Amino acid sequence: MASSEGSGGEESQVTYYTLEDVKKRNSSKELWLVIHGRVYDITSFVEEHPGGEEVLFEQAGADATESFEDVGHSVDARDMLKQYYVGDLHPDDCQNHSKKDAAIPSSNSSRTRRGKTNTVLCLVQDPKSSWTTWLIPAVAVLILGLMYRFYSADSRSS
Ligand code: HEM
Repeated sequence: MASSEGSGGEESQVTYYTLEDVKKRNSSKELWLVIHGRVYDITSFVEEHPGGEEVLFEQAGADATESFEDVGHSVDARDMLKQYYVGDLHPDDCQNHSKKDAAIPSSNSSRTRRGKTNTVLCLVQDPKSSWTTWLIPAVAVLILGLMYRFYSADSRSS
């Protein structure tokens, strides 16, 4: 069963699904898959997929990250994923399960599978770490500004 993130906090509620949950959604009526640790319900998209239905049925109920990346999907295709997003893969099923995720309640199905090998590499970004996306360019601009001032002052004095 799916579990939600624990008590309150400022983070928005995320629904977690185990690989077992996703595996159950694998029929002509319902098709879920995992890409980069995120769970997508692409039932309504199957018929529209430019790459055909067959490839999606092959990945149904499983981690499709590798095949999705192998095709080299466009930015548009990646943007499309958002509309089919239903939740994140439960950290217990992620290879890169970090300590901070320990606060998330364990799901019954994955709790019983200690040492299992069918885990997935999850690249779900921590929203709090998104500051790095603007900090690095900001520092680069600052350094370039200082270099500019230094060199222009240097050339004026000589
Ligand atoms: C569920 C998420 C997926 C979405 C939203 C999606 C979307 C798209 C889109 C929009 C295209 C057109 C080309 C492009 O814009 O890149 C495409 C092509 C294609 N996709 Fe997907 N796709 C998904 C999953 C997959 C998976 C799991 C496979 C597995 C192999 C796959 C295989 C292909 C193939 C073979 C093509 C044709 C590429 C070509 O003809 O150049 N797709 N897909």
